[in-house]
Amino acid sequence: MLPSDEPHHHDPVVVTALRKTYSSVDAVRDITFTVRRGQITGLLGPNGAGKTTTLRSMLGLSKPTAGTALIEGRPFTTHRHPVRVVGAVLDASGAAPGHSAIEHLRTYAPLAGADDARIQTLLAEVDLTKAARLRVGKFSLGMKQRLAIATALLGDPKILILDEPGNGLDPQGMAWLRRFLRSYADGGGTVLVSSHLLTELEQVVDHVVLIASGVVIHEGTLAALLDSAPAGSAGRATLESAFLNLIEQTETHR
Ligand SMILES: Nc1ncnc2c1ncn2[C@@H]1O[C@H](COP(=O)(O)OP(=O)(O)OP(=O)(O)O)[C@@H](O)[C@H]1O
Repeated sequence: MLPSDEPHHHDPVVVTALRKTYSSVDAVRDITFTVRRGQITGLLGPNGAGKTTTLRSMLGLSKPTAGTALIEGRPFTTHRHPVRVVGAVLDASGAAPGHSAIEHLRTYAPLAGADDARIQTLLAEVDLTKAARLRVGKFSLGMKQRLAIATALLGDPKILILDEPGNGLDPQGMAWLRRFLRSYADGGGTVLVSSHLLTELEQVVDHVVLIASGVVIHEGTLAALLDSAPAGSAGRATLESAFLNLIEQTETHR
């Protein structure tokens, strides 16, 4: 690990030994990772690995059985204005189908302290200016995803947490999402994005947290991971080949 890659107490998100048990089933067993400021971190792993459970615990939507999740130094729910600290999208289909995009944003704006000018800026940022008065029921999945992101950004948070934002997006939607996340991070924002779509995320993440069966099997920069992994069939390591290789190693050492 490079010195600059070591966790610091002032990192925006620090998750330590998180565990969540439902009756007798461990949804997550032992999750520890750090999200760095100004970077895009991918929380990556197969279906059922524990990504959603981890994010819900971090946001106070689910009470962890053990462990802690600190956002800017304290539990998310203890912040005075949580929506100004973190913008989160766990489910992009939350908007009422009868509302237009602008009506939807106006419903949530007071909570976030956003005015109409902020709504217009956000609509432009997520490419929905032209669709602002269209009913959400007529939106494509990509448009719903972009509206959900705009809603999360109403309070101008510096941390963005997205659960599987690539789900159901076409290549164009995916390219838009990557550009958007990169520009948010370049502006000093911090992104945590979960996904099981390793190939789609490989092009945009700086830092990776790989989870499988409720435990972190690797954390580090994407560059270091690809450097250390054996070359795949494409002649070079990919995030997917590195992940499969790590899973194999974890299983043989179990
Ligand atoms: N409320 C619950 N009650 C019982 N088991 C649960 C509950 N929520 C999640 N689990 C289990 O915990 C494990 C982790 O689920 P989780 O949804 O966090 O995974 P995930 O990585 O987000 O997967 P996916 O990509 O499918 O969304 C799964 O085996 C799941 O069945």
